[in-house]
Amino acid sequence: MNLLIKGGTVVNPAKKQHEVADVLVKDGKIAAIGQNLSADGADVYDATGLVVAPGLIDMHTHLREPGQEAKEDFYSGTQAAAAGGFTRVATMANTTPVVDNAALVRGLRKQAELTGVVKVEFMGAVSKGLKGKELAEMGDMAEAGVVGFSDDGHYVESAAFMRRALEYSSMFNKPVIDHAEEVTLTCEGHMHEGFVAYEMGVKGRPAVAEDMAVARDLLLAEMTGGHIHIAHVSSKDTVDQIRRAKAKGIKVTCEVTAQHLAFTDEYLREYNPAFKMAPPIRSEEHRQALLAGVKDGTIDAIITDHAPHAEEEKDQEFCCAPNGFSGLETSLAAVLTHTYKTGILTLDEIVSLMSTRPAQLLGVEGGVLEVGKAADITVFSTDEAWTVDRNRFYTKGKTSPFDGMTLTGRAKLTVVDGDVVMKEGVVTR
Ligand SMILES: NC(=O)N[C@@H](CC(=O)O)C(=O)O
Repeated sequence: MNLLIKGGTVVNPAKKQHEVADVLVKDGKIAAIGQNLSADGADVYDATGLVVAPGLIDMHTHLREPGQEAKEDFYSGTQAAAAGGFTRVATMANTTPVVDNAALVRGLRKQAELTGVVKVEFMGAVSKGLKGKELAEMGDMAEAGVVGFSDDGHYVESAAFMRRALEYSSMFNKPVIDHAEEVTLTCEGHMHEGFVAYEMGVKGRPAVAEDMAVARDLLLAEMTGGHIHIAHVSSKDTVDQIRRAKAKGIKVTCEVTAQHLAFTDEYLREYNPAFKMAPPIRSEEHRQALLAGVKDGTIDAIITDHAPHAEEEKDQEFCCAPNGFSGLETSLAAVLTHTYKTGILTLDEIVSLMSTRPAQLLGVEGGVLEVGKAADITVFSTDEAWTVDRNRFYTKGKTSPFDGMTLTGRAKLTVVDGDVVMKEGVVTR
């Protein structure tokens, strides 16, 4: 079925294009982008007043398959992705078993192709079992198609081990995605260490735990020439360090979550476990530094860190609840609400941070609307106000700090290889 997306504002930063135009999709590919296009028999989607962008790409998500399907599986997780406007997601290796060998990568890729609603990429673990002792099958996994290596959820504690990981990964031209939290400083904490945590009587995780971990790994990246990608940056000093490291020519990139751009630790005062995550939401000073980092290009990508948990796990007393929540269905809206509506980021910057740069960092197709390329497209509104209702989520993990909040902006149409997989909030697969 061919598709004509008519009258939307095409925001296509990779081509420096920002104009009202039609997009014609034929046989799964983009056939034309231009004025007054028509096509006999094509389905027509009226995108007047909406943004037409290259499909959003989330480079940091947890689909929980294999082994934790009570939290999420490829089907439910990619339905959530489609609902949120994502056409491709990269899923992390902290599953059961851990994705640390090529046989598993090959099997999971097949499974995700069968049951996934959007495209799925895989991160391979850095260490076997995420234990930080023996290198995982990095070379074999690279051959099997992983897009990067990460022990996400765990900091690689041994500097010597991280050195080796950076050396090996550079042989395959893939980044090491670094969950940078020095564990001896974070292991007993449940939120950002600061004034709010003191008042609440909750043990904190200081920002310096991240800063220290990042400092070590920037030095190792410089020494080895490997590509370090700092996951979910949350602290001011980390942003400053990465800015300086980039200026120095160190091969470093980084990402921030939508929730770290939206919230501060003031939101935790009611001990709501929905706001509990790793790294923690920090104070306004840190949030402002993150916003400055996305604005000046220090931060390369905005991610969801979609980390679904079963209801009975998350719905516990604050200090017992696990870290993380489901972000795929709210991230675009949160970013539009807290950066576009507030005049901080332009639409071109947002599309670049949520599509173009992630495609480049993962080394995958996408991030651009171009004739002849796969028709992965996201159409979204920048001004539709809606109230988040967790009961309407496609993800199995219903916990969200955005639940009940009114956000402005929303994905309206998600197209993968020319197929409409979500229309007006309804996933069609
Ligand atoms: N980001 C989170 O808060 N949670 C992640 C793991 C992690 O990165 O700690 C998860 O897998 O649940």
